[in-house]
Amino acid sequence: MAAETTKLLVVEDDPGIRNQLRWCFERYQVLLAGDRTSALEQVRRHRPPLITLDLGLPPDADATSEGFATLDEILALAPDTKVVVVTGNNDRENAVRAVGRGAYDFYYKPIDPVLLGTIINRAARVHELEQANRQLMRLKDSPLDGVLTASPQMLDVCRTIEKVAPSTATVLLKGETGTGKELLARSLHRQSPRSAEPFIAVNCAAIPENLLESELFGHERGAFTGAVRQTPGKIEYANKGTLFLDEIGDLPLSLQAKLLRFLQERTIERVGGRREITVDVRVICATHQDLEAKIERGEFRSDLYYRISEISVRIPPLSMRQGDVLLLARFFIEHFNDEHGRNLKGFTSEAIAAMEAHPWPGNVRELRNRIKRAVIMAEGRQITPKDLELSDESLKEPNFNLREVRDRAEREAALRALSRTNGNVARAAELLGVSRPTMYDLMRKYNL
Ligand SMILES: Nc1ncnc2c1ncn2[C@@H]1O[C@H](COP(=O)(O)OP(=O)(O)OP(=O)(O)O)[C@@H](O)[C@H]1O
Repeated sequence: MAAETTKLLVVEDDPGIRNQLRWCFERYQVLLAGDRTSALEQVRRHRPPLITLDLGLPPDADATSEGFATLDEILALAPDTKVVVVTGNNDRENAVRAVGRGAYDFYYKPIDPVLLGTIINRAARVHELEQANRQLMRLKDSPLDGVLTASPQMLDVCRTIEKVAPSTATVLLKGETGTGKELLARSLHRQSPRSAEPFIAVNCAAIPENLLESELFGHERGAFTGAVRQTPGKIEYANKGTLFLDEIGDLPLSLQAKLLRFLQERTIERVGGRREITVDVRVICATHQDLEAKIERGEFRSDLYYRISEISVRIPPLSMRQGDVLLLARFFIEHFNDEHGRNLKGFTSEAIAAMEAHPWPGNVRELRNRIKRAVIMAEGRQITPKDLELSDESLKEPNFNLREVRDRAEREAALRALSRTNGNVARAAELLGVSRPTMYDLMRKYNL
């Protein structure tokens, strides 16, 4: 059902009726307007999904032309809005005309708050369902199963993954933590001709250096103290399938040479072994680090970099994916409702504003975790900013500090330029009209 804070705009020139209506819709956040100009201003500013519109508006309060003009302009501006027109006693002709022009429903004066309330509640429900449906339709465009997105940049990423899946090319997925690199690697594997074979993931940052070699390449019996049995490594386990090397930037230099040899020759030697073992493995790597900067610092081999990045895909951060925060948030609510036997009905509008304002440094993983917590902890029917442990934006004073406002705008523009140019610093600098060193300064300043 509709939220306590769903916005309802009442367009009515009679102050008495306006006040009466304000108090009968307690469950909505009621906005008021007395004429066409102020009504359109409210629509532009607040995008209310629900509107009651008196057709008799000034300067033509006894006729309906101003009311109809207002209806037309509202629907041109926000076609999804559910407008309930309020007409004079039994003015059936104008009521039908209004519905014909796109109003959701009509209601005759004098006003009965219970009856009008029922119509508004029904309109709210229809609006909510239409929104959900629209999102589902957009989701159908996502070419990869399990990857939810409606943002054009991410849909591009999905299409690239889909295109490279049938080949044997080594793919490097670049993106901040929690952006879905492993999820995409698994989808790539599922779409590839190797889908019936194993997908083996190794996190190069999570395994101590001295164990990583034997983890990847395996070892012979007696190769080192404690090597009581011959043990194949993860590369051998991935034979005929896909090996996913997460956090490849953390691979120690000594192992980089050995991995390069494997990628060039497609053979491995176990630790302590002499025999060359041929393996047929498709490799996908992922990193959140700037490997080119690591190469410059001598921490990553450039020859290995070129080997692993036959195809390089940059995954945009969540904050740059238009519309995805709410889309994923709604999906996670349903998911965790099922998992925890709860029945939360969406978010309050404050929660939506808070999610939209949050920068999501932990990307989709952070969003998922916050919603999981909220679903478990929420006491009301809807999730609030407090449940998400986010600050309530509506309580905040608007930020007038010019430096902060400028910084935020600068960060957003730089991010957008990088995302638009797929991470190409020179082209991003060109787009922004700054030099390359300035672009690097910006990236350092905002940790991009
Ligand atoms: N587009 C998406 N749709 C649905 N779930 C997603 C999406 N992207 C990420 N997730 C979920 O978010 C979580 C984090 O994703 P994943 O582990 O793939 O990120 P990652 O980039 O590999 O992170 P890290 O760099 O920290 O290893 C997972 O639970 C994953 O299922």
